[in-house]
Amino acid sequence: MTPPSGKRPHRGGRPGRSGPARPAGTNQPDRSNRQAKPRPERRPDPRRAAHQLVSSVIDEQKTLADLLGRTGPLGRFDPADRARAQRLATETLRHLGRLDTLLAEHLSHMPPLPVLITLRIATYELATSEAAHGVVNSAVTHVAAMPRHNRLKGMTNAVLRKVAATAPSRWPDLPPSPLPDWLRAPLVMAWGEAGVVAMEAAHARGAPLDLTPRDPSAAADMAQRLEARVLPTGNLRIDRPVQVSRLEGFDAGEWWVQDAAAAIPARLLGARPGEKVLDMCAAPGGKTLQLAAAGAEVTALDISAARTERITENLARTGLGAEIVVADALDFDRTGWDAILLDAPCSATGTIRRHPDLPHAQDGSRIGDLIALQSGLIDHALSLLRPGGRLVFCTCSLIPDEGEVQVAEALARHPGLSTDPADLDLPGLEADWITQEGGLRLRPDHWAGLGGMDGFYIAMLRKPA
Ligand SMILES: C[S@@+](CC[C@H](N)C(=O)[O-])C[C@H]1O[C@@H](n2cnc3c(N)ncnc32)[C@H](O)[C@@H]1O
Repeated sequence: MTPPSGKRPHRGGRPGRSGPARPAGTNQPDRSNRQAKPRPERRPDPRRAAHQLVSSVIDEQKTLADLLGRTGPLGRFDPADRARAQRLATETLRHLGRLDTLLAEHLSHMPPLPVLITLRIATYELATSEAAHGVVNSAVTHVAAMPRHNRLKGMTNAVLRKVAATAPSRWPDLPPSPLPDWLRAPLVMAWGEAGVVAMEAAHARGAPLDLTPRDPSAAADMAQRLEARVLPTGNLRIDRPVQVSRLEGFDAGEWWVQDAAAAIPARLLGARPGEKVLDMCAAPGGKTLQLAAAGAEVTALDISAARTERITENLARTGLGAEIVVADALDFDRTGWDAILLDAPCSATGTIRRHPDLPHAQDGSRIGDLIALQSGLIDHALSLLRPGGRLVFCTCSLIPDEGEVQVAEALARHPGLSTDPADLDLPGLEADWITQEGGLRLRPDHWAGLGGMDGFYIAMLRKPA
């Protein structure tokens, strides 16, 4: 059988809300402890929390970022359990296809989604060498506590014992999980089957930690202190797991976390000291920090008040300055900017290495609206630029309609608007990343030997003087 990747094959029983265990086979409320003393609160269980997270992504199309706030299911967890639950959910979603391959060999029927998710999480743990006994027992106990599905606890036990015997040896050779069809089909059209397979392999490998130094000339010294590598673009890369806030230089604001690809748009813009620069969709502010560090007079604008708080925090930590405006960019009417950076809202499909939940929390239905918003933002940004000004448009998307096509159409709509290949002659940028209309296509499978990069599309547009 082919297990679902899978939307709502089950009936009833909200995933992850199985509640306290009742004796199997009864729907009567348990009145036996009516007079009993209040039970001590049970320690939150990271596996149950991971189940709740995965269910909410697959079944309710919520992103892990939405779910990981203080009021989310990990709110009561200590940092270690929180990290474990988050890792289990993230890695289960990253490897869904591989896990389903292992499970399919032992399942004759499609289990209901809550049980399938328990099986997937346990299979991930078994495949990556957790103690089999504890994993299987915990999964069986979890299924036994699902009022509608507890009859499947025997099946859960049998399947996972078989999985435990083979999964660790098979795991390294299983092909990467395929992207869901809604995304895979357009990407195969754009980049070919081999290109998409290479991207899927990059998604399976995950992402290292990249930092942007506040002072680019200090990169080599900082790399030595942080045991990091300096990348061809000047970012630092750390391959081991670390706690970011404990790294040297965090409190002093010597650097900020930013994928190497995400750091390229502000470099391309090349803000000069004293220039008036608008960062048009700015939060949480990685690019605002780069522009401010270059000495520009920066206005950071974003529609989200909550997200702009992150810009304020980041500016305070790094000791950099920018004006912050909370507004819809389409209503913002201050003109005369020397340069504008437009990091437009998009499908974020270039960041799947870091956010493997994204393809499962979407179905592509919002992309049409995003494309319309992006082209409206490009036109509005051009109307705010001074004659001769520069606009960098970028999206962290792998879909050409959110990148190459946007810029080709903007060039057609605005006579005199141009791209210049000389603008792309920067350290670390490779000639075959340059696109026909004069932008840059970055993909997760680029720099494969260095640990990859996020997918991005970036173009610098010059307004006629
Ligand atoms: C890709 S994120 C920006 C990331 C940011 N540039 C950085 O480097 O940290 C896109 C941002 O656009 C904002 N946004 C969406 N629609 C907007 C609009 N109409 N006007 C202004 N900001 C908008 C979102 O709140 C989100 O913070």
